[in-house]
Amino acid sequence: MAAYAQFAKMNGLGNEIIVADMRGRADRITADAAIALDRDPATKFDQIMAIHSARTGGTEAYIEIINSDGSQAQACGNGMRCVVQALSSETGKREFTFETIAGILTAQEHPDGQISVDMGTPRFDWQDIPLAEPFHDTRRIELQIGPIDAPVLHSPSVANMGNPHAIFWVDQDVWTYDLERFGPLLENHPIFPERANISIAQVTSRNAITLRTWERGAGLTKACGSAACAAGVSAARTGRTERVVTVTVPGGPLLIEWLENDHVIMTGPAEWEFSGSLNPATGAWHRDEAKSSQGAA
Ligand SMILES: N[C@H](CCC[C@H](N)C(=O)O)C(=O)O
Repeated sequence: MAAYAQFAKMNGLGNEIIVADMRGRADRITADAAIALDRDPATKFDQIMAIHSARTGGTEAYIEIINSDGSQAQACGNGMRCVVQALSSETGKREFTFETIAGILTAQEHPDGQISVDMGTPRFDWQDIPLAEPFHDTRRIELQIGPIDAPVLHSPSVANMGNPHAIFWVDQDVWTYDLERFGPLLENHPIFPERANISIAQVTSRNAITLRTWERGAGLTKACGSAACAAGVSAARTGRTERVVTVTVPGGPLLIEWLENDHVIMTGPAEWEFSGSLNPATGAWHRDEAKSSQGAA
């Protein structure tokens, strides 16, 4: 039987994250374990960030990102902030370089506890999203949902932040849209061969966006960092905003900065909830009582 691994249940603006310490071991967290952990209300999560031993010199760790349906994700901005907070409280370090399936990324914790993650550079070519058919202008692609002559959502911008995103621009309050109903249809639309994270965005000023996201492989979440980045760059490239924006997701605000060197920096908080141990093969788990009560005190 696999030995138990330490984990921390955390969140990044309400994005439910499990940070699991898989360093020094060869096994992985299975899809079955992920599904079992998600089914338990105490450990229900949006992503697991599995910290594995570094595979590449100059990196702190290899991070595997697992959605709550057991699928893998290439990027998770909120989860990366949780990883930074967990490792900085363990080691006292403030600057980190990580490797993920999508490549190398850096992150840092600031003195006020806020954490910035360099989410890399966005990609906009239709092949890179990826889309199933050519669109030369991905600022606005042909895709709509609702009645054919009066679509509820239409003409999204698409972007890849490591993972695929579609951003539907709306004029009304984002809460008036039934994202729970449209999200799964759009996530699995044939135009997205690798599925997509689906967001609705209202631009409220040259520096502010309100955003709700239906996440690929996870469903409705309180926050999606990579979607906030995708919305920020898409708003700037369509002339809706400047390159520095506050993106307010249901869990709160994230600062998104699209630098001149094309990198997207996302800054926000991370929060520890409780710690425990989990079985990476089955998802069986128990709380670490000593640490939980210390944390609560
Ligand atoms: N919550 C994450 C995104 C998870 C991405 C995942 N749903 C996918 O692309 O499959 C974030 O903060 O960036």
